[in-house]
Amino acid sequence: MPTVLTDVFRGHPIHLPHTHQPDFTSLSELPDSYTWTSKDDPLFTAPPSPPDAGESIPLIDLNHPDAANQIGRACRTWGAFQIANHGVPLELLQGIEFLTGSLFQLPVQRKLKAARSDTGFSGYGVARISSFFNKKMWSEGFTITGSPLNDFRKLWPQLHLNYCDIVEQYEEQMQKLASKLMWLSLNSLGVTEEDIKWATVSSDLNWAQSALQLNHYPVCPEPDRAMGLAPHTDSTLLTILYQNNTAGLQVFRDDLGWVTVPPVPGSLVVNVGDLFHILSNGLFKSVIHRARVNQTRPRLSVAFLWGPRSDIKISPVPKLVSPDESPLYRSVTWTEYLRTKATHFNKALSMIRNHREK
Ligand SMILES: C=C1C[C@]23C[C@H]1CC[C@H]2[C@@]12CCC[C@@](C)(C(=O)O1)[C@H]2[C@@H]3C(=O)O
Ligand SMILES: O=C(O)CCC(=O)C(=O)O
Ligand SMILES: [Fe+2]
Repeated sequence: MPTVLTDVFRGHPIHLPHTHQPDFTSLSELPDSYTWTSKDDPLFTAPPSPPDAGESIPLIDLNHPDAANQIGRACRTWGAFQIANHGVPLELLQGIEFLTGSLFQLPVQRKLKAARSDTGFSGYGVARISSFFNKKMWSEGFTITGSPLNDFRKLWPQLHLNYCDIVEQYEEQMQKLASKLMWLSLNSLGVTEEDIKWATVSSDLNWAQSALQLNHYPVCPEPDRAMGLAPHTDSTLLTILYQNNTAGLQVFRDDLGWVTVPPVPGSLVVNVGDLFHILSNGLFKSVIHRARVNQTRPRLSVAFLWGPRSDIKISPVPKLVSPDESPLYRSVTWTEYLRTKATHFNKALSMIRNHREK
């Protein structure tokens, strides 16, 4: 039996106290434990890209005949892009935003009934990467994998079935979209179905699995000194992110610094994750991103984290490795990678890198 995401962290307990969250709504000043400086995160004070530079990740129309090349270029230069005309019904985006809003509006005691356990994957809590930072993040999250029925019943004794239905429909749409995006970007590199046996388009997506991460960034009295979600790359093939109409997501580019990804109503943000970076032998960048917070408007986001089933080994596509070199990375399953990341965080990629003998 392949491992499922639910079991990934069974042998890797992390204790993240959820019970000492501040009452976000009543604070007028930022407590020291939430005040970030460059000592807490070396990129904290990296220069923001000048707003007038006007450069951000591209917005790509999926109906455009050249969409595949545009996506390929965005994966190489940014590791992220936004998409319009993606085919996901607007009502479904509104539905998942409504669900996320109502979840985080519940009283804290109710949310804690579905708290993520130390060895668990799903449930309510602070971001997993919190353990790698000294300061706390100004956010709360809820992770879903598999059926949310048990958790949702605790949160909403009456309405849980409606909400389960929304999650199911949302995941179904995201699955289809993610696989389409993966193939568009691979095709732009000349990689076709014959090159990746486990991931054929015609297979029923049985080779993939996913999680949903709901995020809430409450209004913050001193947003410039706080951090919503610290810089990280996603441990996925691709992540599809829905953000409400409050800005906060930023992506990092060595040459530009932090670049804000403006919310475009109805569009979705796509991030290249570490596994896609590995699969593309380093050609696609897994993008470093973070979320900042806001003084007047609460922010919500929903990340669809997408990867291969746990028995599938990901390694660089041979076609993308030049004949006189070894592949940049050795092969890993998603489970192995998530566990490496849970222990080594941003060193995880370098730990599976092949060292060139020469
Ligand atoms: C499938 C995944 C991917 C995880 C771990 C696990 C479940 C939750 C995901 C996130 C979501 C929030 C940011 C992140 C960095 C975090 O702390 O939890 C993500 C992490 C990763 O992409 O590494
Ligand atoms: O809230 C955001 O915009 C980013 C969320 C994110 O990066 C994640 O959930 O992995
Ligand atoms: Fe992320």
